[in-house]
Amino acid sequence: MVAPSPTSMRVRTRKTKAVGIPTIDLSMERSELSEQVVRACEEYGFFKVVNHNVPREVVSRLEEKGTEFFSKSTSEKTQAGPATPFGYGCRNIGLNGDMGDLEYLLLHTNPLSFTETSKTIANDPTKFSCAVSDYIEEAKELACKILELVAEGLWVPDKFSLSKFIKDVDCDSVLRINHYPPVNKNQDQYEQLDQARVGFGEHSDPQILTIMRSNNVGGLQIETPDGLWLPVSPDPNEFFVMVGDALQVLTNGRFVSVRHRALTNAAEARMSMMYFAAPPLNWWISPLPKMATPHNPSLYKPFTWAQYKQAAYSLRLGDTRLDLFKVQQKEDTSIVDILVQPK
Ligand SMILES: C=C1C[C@]23C[C@@]1(O)CC[C@H]2[C@@]12CC[C@H](O)[C@@](C)(C(=O)O1)[C@H]2[C@@H]3C(=O)O
Ligand SMILES: O=C(O)CCC(=O)C(=O)O
Ligand SMILES: [Fe+2]
Repeated sequence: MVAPSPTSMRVRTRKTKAVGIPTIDLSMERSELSEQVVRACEEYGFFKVVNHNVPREVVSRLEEKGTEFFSKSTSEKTQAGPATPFGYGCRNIGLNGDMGDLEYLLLHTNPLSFTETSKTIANDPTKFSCAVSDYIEEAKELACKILELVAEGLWVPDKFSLSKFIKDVDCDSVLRINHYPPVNKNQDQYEQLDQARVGFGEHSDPQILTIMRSNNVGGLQIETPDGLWLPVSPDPNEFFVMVGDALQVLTNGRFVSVRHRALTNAAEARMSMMYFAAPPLNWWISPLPKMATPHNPSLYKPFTWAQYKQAAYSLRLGDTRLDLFKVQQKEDTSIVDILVQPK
């Protein structure tokens, strides 16, 4: 059971907007499809995909394993923790004091790593790691397909210029299973005041792309370009795609990583699974050659994924980490710069 969080972790829920999330049918004709994917990445940095061809059985097997784990006793679950960052975590998110009303499992997608972690998680570690492995393979394939469509839609000469970042055997992708216990409305005075508990505070994902799926319980919200929070209706049969910070850089700011959060205002438990697609630690991230030109110079200083991760892990969840890597623009010149200019 997850104890309720302090009052500072609650947010008003009224300022939301009822517009549609882009839904993209992956079975449609390829050139129209790649255009739609690019448009959704530009407009929201977020979309839903249907006709994705991920076998239902692969998803339900991991969901089963997640349910099995989270229904264990606290003392059993804590044997798989604390999450530093991998393993079982409860309420603590990251290492800098962020908290949420959730518990989770965080796994590296390297088979040696998740096979080892599985030993502390499951009674049958082989079955657990097999479910994890099959899910990772499908999520990775879906992420590659989307990145190849993005490259085509952007008219980048090499169709694989983005997907190659997440295909390498040494890639640093991670898998997360979040579990948000239900809130008893009658006992929660804040619910009646039109406020909700924050399950997972607002942030953008640092990686290239996130492939997300949840059970039929809502809670996820995305921030629209005009700054409103848009609730996302859950759809257990489909996947949601989020642009991460690294893809914002690779497209030189043409795509913007989507800020999102999860609220626990439901009567039922929400369980979500996220595959965060990332490159190997020593790979450099900077705009694709086509995205940065003399007329449209790079907005970001080049960095390795390891450098970006280090920055992310040294900051709070809601911080805009990309600011640290922005190239100073002329109009950004501070008053200090002006005063110290030689005459
Ligand atoms: C507070 C933090 C948790 C996080 C690492 C960080 O310092 C900032 C980024 C957070 C985030 C958000 C997306 C993913 O859930 C995550 C695994 C990631 O890569 O970056 C988490 C990190 C985490 O929970 O360890
Ligand atoms: O659980 C969710 O719905 C969202 C969680 C999330 O954004 C994350 O784990 O990065
Ligand atoms: Fe996220």
